[in-house]
Amino acid sequence: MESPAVEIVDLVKRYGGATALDGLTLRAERGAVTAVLGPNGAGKTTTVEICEGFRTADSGTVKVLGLAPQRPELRPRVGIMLQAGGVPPAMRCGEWLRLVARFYAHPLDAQALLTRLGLVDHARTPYRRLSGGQQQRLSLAAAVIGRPELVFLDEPTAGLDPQARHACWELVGQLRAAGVSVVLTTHHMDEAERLADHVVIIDRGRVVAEGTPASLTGAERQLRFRARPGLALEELLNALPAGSAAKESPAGHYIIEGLVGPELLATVTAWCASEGVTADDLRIERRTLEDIFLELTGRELR
Ligand SMILES: Nc1ncnc2c1ncn2[C@@H]1O[C@H](COP(=O)(O)OP(=O)(O)OP(=O)(O)O)[C@@H](O)[C@H]1O
Repeated sequence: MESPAVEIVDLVKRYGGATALDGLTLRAERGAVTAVLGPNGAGKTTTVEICEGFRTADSGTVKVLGLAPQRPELRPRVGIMLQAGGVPPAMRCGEWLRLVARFYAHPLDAQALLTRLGLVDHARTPYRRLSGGQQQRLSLAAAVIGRPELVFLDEPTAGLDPQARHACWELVGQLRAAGVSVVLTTHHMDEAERLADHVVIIDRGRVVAEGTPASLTGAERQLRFRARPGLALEELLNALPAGSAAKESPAGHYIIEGLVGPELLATVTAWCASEGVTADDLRIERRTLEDIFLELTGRELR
């Protein structure tokens, strides 16, 4: 049987006295996009860098395409998007990509990739003169030019403008359609919802939830609206069917959970009328991945 793209079991990593990974177990299937989410400091980069062979774990096992991460046979089979750096500052963008392509037996066409990532007009620009977002797109191009079987993308769209973000999403979609396995980290829940087949939420070095975006958000719906902050929700709660919940988060944004149907809607709008407010942007929707993420990982800053 074919091994998973990535298989991590009981991974522990300590930096001095601090535990960054605390028994993390994770599996990324072949041909799928796996998104690893987590608050700052949760251990995402540490996990990805151990898989890439850049860091070593204290205990636990990691297999990448069935092999230990340091195995040299993995180099041509795995694409890694490095954070800015690693490119000689004076090297021109196109020149660099063509140089990287030479390390692979059947690379993609560098010019076509530059065009796809909106870098073709910068092909002759020295690396140091590229903007941060352009440098990042070049890293993405370098990660995929060798037609890898598996690509690691650590926050691929951080700091990209909306156009570049969409170009990146399209590229990930094309990789997936071509059967490439993708493991990415992100802070953008919409990105994970849109791209990922499998989402893994980690917190304090452990997996706290995983599944498809739909299985994580569930079928439950909620009613949301905006109104003046500080409305007295107790009265509304008394009028709602048992098992309903109502909260204001953040100020002026109201969320009602429970059996969302005509009766609940009528109760909420009647209560708004009694409070003398209009419910702005009233809508019924499923809980988002962001709701689940905040529920699981809390609201305090790390
Ligand atoms: N080289 C290092 N030396 C010491 N501590 C480190 C080192 N690298 C990471 N850490 C610590 O390990 C923990 C996990 O860090 P990591 O970079 O893996 O988190 P992350 O989930 O990628 O965070 P972010 O979302 O902020 O990028 C953090 O507490 C961090 O401070």
